[in-house]
Amino acid sequence: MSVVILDYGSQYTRLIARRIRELRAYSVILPGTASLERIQAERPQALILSGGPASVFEPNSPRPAPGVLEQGWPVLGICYGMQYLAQYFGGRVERAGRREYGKANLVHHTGPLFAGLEGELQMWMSHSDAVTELPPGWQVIASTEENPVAAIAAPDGRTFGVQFHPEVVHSPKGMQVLENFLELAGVVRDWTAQHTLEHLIADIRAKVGDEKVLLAVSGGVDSSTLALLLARAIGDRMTAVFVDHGLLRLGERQEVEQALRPLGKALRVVEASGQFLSALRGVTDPEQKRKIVGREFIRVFEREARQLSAQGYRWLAQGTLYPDVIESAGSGEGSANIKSHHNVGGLPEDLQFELLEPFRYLFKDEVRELALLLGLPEPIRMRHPFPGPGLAIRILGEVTPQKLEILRRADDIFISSLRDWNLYDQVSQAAAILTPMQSVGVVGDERSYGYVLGLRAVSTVDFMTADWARLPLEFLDEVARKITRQVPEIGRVVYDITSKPPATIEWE
Ligand SMILES: Nc1ncnc2c1ncn2[C@@H]1O[C@H](COP(=O)(O)OP(=O)(O)OP(=O)(O)O)[C@@H](O)[C@H]1O
Ligand SMILES: O=c1[nH]c(=O)c2[nH+]cn([C@@H]3O[C@H](COP(=O)(O)O)[C@@H](O)[C@H]3O)c2[nH]1
Ligand SMILES: NC(=O)CC[C@H](N)C(=O)O
Ligand SMILES: [Mg+2]
Repeated sequence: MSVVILDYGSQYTRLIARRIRELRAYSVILPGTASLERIQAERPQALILSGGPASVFEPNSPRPAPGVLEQGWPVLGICYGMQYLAQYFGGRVERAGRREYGKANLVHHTGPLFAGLEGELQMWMSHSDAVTELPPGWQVIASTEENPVAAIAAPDGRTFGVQFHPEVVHSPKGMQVLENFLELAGVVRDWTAQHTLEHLIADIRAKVGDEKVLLAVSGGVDSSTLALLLARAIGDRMTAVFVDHGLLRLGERQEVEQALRPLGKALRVVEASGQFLSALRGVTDPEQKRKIVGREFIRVFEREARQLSAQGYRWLAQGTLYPDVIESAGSGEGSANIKSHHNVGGLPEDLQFELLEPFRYLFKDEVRELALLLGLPEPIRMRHPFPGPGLAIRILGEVTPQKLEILRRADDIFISSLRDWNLYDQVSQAAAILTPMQSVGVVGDERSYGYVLGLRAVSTVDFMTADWARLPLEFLDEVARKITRQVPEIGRVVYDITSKPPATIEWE
């Protein structure tokens, strides 16, 4: 039983899914053109048609497969989705002069979709097409000043369209609209993290059967949670591989080995720093670095798989999350290529494994909730994320053993100071970045010429957007002093005060 979200390419599709989960219903995102059989397999209780960049009146615009809108399922169309419903059932959509971007107020709204909501409602808009004629029997149930057709309802009382985006935070009462829709659709709302867990376990068992799984584990929260999940689902048919690629932080290998000790014989630690460093030699382009790391990871896993078992392993499990997917192009789901996460866009084309990625549609805070249920120790559960390519994407430009050494010492000072000041848990992620830039200074009356080091700390919930952390000035002062004193190669320390967007969390 599920809410099926048909995706027409909106940037917000993932947010719709997330909101539905927050409303304790189970949801699945499928491509907007998914076949009727594919949708039926999810046993939908309701459909949501997402927004999208196309216009419904263009000849090749994406649309639901034949029969999908004839099954009697309750439907909510959002933006493009609403426009499609209007056109499909006999109304008219045009590129009208009524485009709206950003905040808009519903000056009028009525009916059960808006139950519990009174007065003007702020909703987020992003469209240039508009419904100019309603299908026979349909009604307008909301308007803005600009646009008389901001929401519509079909005569069946279970099919609705909204021109605004109820799923974004800038629509403060949007959740209520979604909740009203789920109620009207009669969607069962008993979905909890425990259900997600059971669902994931059943899914893993069904997919994997009695085959074996190689798990890429990094000691981060995602892959460690996945290790516990796989242990529950398939027991000793899982082998976890932790790669020391020479791009880890100071003491990290020992820390991770210690944390993953409960996996016992199921854990393999592979030393591969020579392999990664020589593959990265002379490379300065961030995308190229990411792809090299992605490829070398896979080469290590292939080698391990061959050594561990004559028949090899069919499945490679990774702790991939939705933000990794959405930012990597070529995944079929990413809107634009922001950066190729090593585990998604950085995978080599000749990949022999089938991927098992149970968290592919989840956000980090949701994985942390699962981690709690699975009993993952608190320090790992609340650990800051550390990217798979590690220090390779925190050394801007070429990665050399000498630069790795410098960055490791500086990063260790920053992170351990955060812990000493009890600030570690107050920021979501922190990193030191070694720039290729050198600057002039004066030490003990002598001229110095050292690297510029960037410090970055952010607060975020889902890592899709982030704000720079307002760390105390006294703290930053202490860290800068310590770093320049203890790491003489660094001549200058700067603090990054850019949010995401327009920047990203990592610098490469
Ligand atoms: N050193 C490593 N050895 C083996 N696999 C790794 C390593 N680093 C990353 N991976 C794989 O790549 C995936 C994505 O890395 P990512 O850093 O996003 O997740 P994570 O390390 O599990 O969690 P976190 O984001 O909290 O660091 C991991 O879940 C893991 O499957
Ligand atoms: O495993 C990973 N492989 C990668 O290639 C990668 N790139 C970014 N990140 C992490 O993703 C989150 C968002 O980062 P950005 O704002 O830099 O895109 C942050 O938590 C980043 O640390 C990665 N993790
Ligand atoms: N965000 C959307 O779904 C936009 C729908 C359509 N492309 C429009 O411009 O109106
Ligand atoms: Mg990690």
